Amino acid sequence: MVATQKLQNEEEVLNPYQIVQEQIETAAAILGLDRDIVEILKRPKRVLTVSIPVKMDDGSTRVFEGYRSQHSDAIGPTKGGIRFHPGVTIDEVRALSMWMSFKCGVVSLPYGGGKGGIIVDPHTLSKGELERLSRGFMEAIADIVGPDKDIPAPDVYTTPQIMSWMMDTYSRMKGYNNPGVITGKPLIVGGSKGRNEATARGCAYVIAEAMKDLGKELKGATVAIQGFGNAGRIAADLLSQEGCKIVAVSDSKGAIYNPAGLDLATVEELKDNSSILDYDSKYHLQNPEEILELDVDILVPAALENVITRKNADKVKAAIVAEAANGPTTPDADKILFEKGIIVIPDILANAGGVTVSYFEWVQNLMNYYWSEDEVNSKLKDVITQAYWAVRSLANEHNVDFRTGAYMISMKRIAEAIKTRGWV
Ligand SMILES: NC(=O)C1=CN([C@@H]2O[C@H](COP(=O)(O)OP(=O)(O)OC[C@H]3O[C@@H](n4cnc5c(N)ncnc54)[C@H](O)[C@@H]3O)[C@@H](O)[C@H]2O)C=CC1
Ligand SMILES: O=C(O)CCC(=O)C(=O)O
Repeated sequence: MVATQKLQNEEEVLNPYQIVQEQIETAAAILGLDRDIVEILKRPKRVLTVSIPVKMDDGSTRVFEGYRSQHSDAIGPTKGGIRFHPGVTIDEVRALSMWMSFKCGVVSLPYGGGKGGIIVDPHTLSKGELERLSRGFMEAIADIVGPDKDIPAPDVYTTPQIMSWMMDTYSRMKGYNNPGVITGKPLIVGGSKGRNEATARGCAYVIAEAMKDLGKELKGATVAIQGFGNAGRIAADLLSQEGCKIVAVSDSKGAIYNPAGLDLATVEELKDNSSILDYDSKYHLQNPEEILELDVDILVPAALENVITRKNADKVKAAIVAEAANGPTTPDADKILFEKGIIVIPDILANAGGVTVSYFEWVQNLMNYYWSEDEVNSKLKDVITQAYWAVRSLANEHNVDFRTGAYMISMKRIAEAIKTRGWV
């Protein structure tokens, strides 16, 4: 418990931008990477701040602040989602764009990382206000995005419909149809089969590999999932199809837990029509954060950053933590979990299924030729499974956690591109 004791004496770093810089330094030290390259990697190449005036339904105008961060274009155009959330900050968007670069590196996509965000709670907007905000944001960032420059996608509280409005705005500005500017679109306007499920599917694939790795059966394994949106809810479905027992789920309103297994169909119906908290009240968790500390085989944080910290990491009991969310575990918590022998499948691997199928969507848009769902899923499975074993081997070889192993793979690749381009 040496690391744990040392940690008590220092302030825990919770700023995601500082966290990703720390993660870069950790991997760089093991790789012995040139300082010049590390300094390039530690900051985004460009961050655009925009103000978006939106005519509200009551006739007033509200101005929203948004960001688009582009980390590295050494390997190819930048790629990554757009988040609509009241807690968005410029540092969060910077960090998310950097995690995207390393994510694309782990699964060998020809992209660097980008990310966008608007400070807004979209649930407080009417459909018309949401459409005007989405179109206004695309108009504001149109100069720096494009199929060969930077390709956005969905993230927290953004949807295929929002991607469609943004694609339409960009296409109108250019004067011709431009589906390759954004991914995660509805199928009818150039979306890919399998994209909606891809983040969760990729996560389920790496969980299956990790369980094999531990010599454990997926069938009957117990699972707790924090966040019941695109990533978490579909992960619950897919894992339950594999025979796992989903014992706990939560969303922004609260958490439910039944050690004997939740009735998933009922939970889904309640999520669609009212609230998961309309589930039998004897299964409500008084403190929703306790979902992270339940005695389960697999824990899937699928909501927001910094939920597993120095404060609760020691209480995590799962054998596997599969990070469907970006940035759920702090570096201090990583150290504690590693000491406890818990496998943390890092975000840049565990949720890379989303961007992988976004890449497939972009390729299909550029070819104007579309694949079957089986083709998409089987290509995804190959990519993710290979990435899992590459990360696992490197991590074990260096006796480091999987996150560091994953960063090492990516950073080596980006560093090589930076050198080959002659930037250092
Ligand atoms: N959608 C995608 O393709 C990808 C998403 N991710 C990551 O997955 C995470 C979730 O994103 P999505 O599922 O797309 O968003 P979403 O908007 O579809 O769902 C978010 C879910 O999180 C819940 N939530 C919000 N605050 C919470 C809290 N404090 N405690 C528990 N639950 C809470 C919401 O109620 C909702 O159920 C994010 O970290 C995102 O960056 C990562 C890769 C791809
Ligand atoms: O699909 C994409 O391009 C990126 C999705 C995303 O934002 C993420 O992986 O965090």
